[in-house]
Amino acid sequence: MGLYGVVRYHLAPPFILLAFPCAVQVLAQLGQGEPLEARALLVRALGSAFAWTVVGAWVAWAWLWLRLPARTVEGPATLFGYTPVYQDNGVLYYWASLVAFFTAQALWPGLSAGLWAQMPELLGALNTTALLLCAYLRAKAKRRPEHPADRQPPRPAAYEFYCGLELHPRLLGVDVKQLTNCRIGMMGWQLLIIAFYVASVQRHGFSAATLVNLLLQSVFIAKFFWWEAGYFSTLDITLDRAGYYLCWGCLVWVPCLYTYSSYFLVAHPPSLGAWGAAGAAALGMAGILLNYRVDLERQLFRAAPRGQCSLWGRPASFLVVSYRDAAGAPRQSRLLTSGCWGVARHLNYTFELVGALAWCLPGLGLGPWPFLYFFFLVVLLVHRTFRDEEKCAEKYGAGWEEYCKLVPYRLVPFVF
Ligand SMILES: NC(=O)C1=CN([C@@H]2O[C@H](COP(=O)(O)OP(=O)(O)OC[C@H]3O[C@@H](n4cnc5c(N)ncnc54)[C@H](OP(=O)(O)O)[C@@H]3O)[C@@H](O)[C@H]2O)C=CC1
Ligand SMILES: CC(C)CCC[C@@H](C)[C@H]1CC[C@H]2C3=CC=C4C[C@@H](O)CC[C@]4(C)[C@H]3CC[C@]12C
Repeated sequence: MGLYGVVRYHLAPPFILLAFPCAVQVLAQLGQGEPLEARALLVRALGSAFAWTVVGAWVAWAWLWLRLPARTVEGPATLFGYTPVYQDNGVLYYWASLVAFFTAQALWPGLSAGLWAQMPELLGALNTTALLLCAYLRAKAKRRPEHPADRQPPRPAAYEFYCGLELHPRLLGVDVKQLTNCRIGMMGWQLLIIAFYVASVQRHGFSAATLVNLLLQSVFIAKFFWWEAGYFSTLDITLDRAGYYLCWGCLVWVPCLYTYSSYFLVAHPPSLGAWGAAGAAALGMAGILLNYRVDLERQLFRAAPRGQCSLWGRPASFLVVSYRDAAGAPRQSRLLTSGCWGVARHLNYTFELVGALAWCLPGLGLGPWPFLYFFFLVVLLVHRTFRDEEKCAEKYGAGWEEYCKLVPYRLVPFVF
């Protein structure tokens, strides 16, 4: 095993497992403009009665919505022959959660300010919940794997804990990834930024920049629920396993880092004026809609019989590529070479970054903190580009190489 292997399997996972939960507590404390004090950090990380009540109610609400009778939708079949089934009530769940939140806010006017003030406690409670869930998922995968054909080669324990072992585990009758990623993480992001907006208006009064910060993210999140079925074909679901990276990430990292620009603006009101806010809104809407457009083109293309669909007013062009499933049987797939997927291989990531930068812009002039999410996303998406391409090269071999020749740029045409 070379140096890369030692870092990847032995050094990076324990570091991330220890450093990220600490980073979350530090960020929450700093975002409130509070000095860092070891004892306070530790005590607040244990949670509070309020924080545990919120987390308990939130998890129960999300779980309940996945247990309600609803239309179902199938995800892509795995190479080991399993087709996951998901509840297709994301849009209804999104609106119902908003109504429930605003009702709770009307009944308890201090709710939003309380959520902001107790964010370190909330993250502490989420952290404990997420770590327990990851430990349970690992133990379950070792003792009672749901799909024995999906066995992973044994790796160091911290690496297994970090990456997860099972692709589609279920818990209490629901799909774990749909619960943690879509229903708790994404909706938690939405509700927290609304709470932070309300807390900010209660403190400083109305600001166009703060409103733009909220609205852009809300459009992005609402779009996610509109497209939830499409999410089931992404890397998170088809490649990444249910472990710390995804489950802890969606239960703790998303509520902390993805909401951070809004969280930060509560203690540090923005100085961006109305015209600046309007510019950020226009840039952000363009980024979000174009990101959606790229994802939609692939979804329409993959759903069309034999890839026969029209893109940009012309019949889509594509490559027919071959691969083998887990049983070694030959299969075929198609890679789009026209529309957005003919411009760059990951144009959806590029537009995602534009949208994210735009909603961080209201924090301009307040230092790097409001841009933390954007910086993280650059690293995540560049790394993800390489991970995805490694997966595709392995899966399609020469077919992928041919596609890369036809579409030579990854994120930005003529640059990268
Ligand atoms: N805010 C955030 O934290 C993040 C947001 N995202 C967003 O999530 C969405 C999904 O992203 P993600 O799952 O990473 O990846 P993509 O949606 O880009 O999907 C990549 C997969 O698409 C297939 N594919 C690749 N090239 C083509 C082609 N030319 N034609 C047809 N299919 C192709 C391959 O899968 P196959 O095996 O099926 O061929 C490949 O593995 C995007 O909008 C992205 O911006 C993603 C990551 C983080
Ligand atoms: C080091 C780790 C703790 C990092 C954890 C990262 C995860 C929380 C995120 C990794 C990929 C992210 C997502 C992928 C695709 C998405 C679709 C988009 O439309 C909405 C956002 C998201 C669901 C996003 C959510 C966070 C990740 C799972």
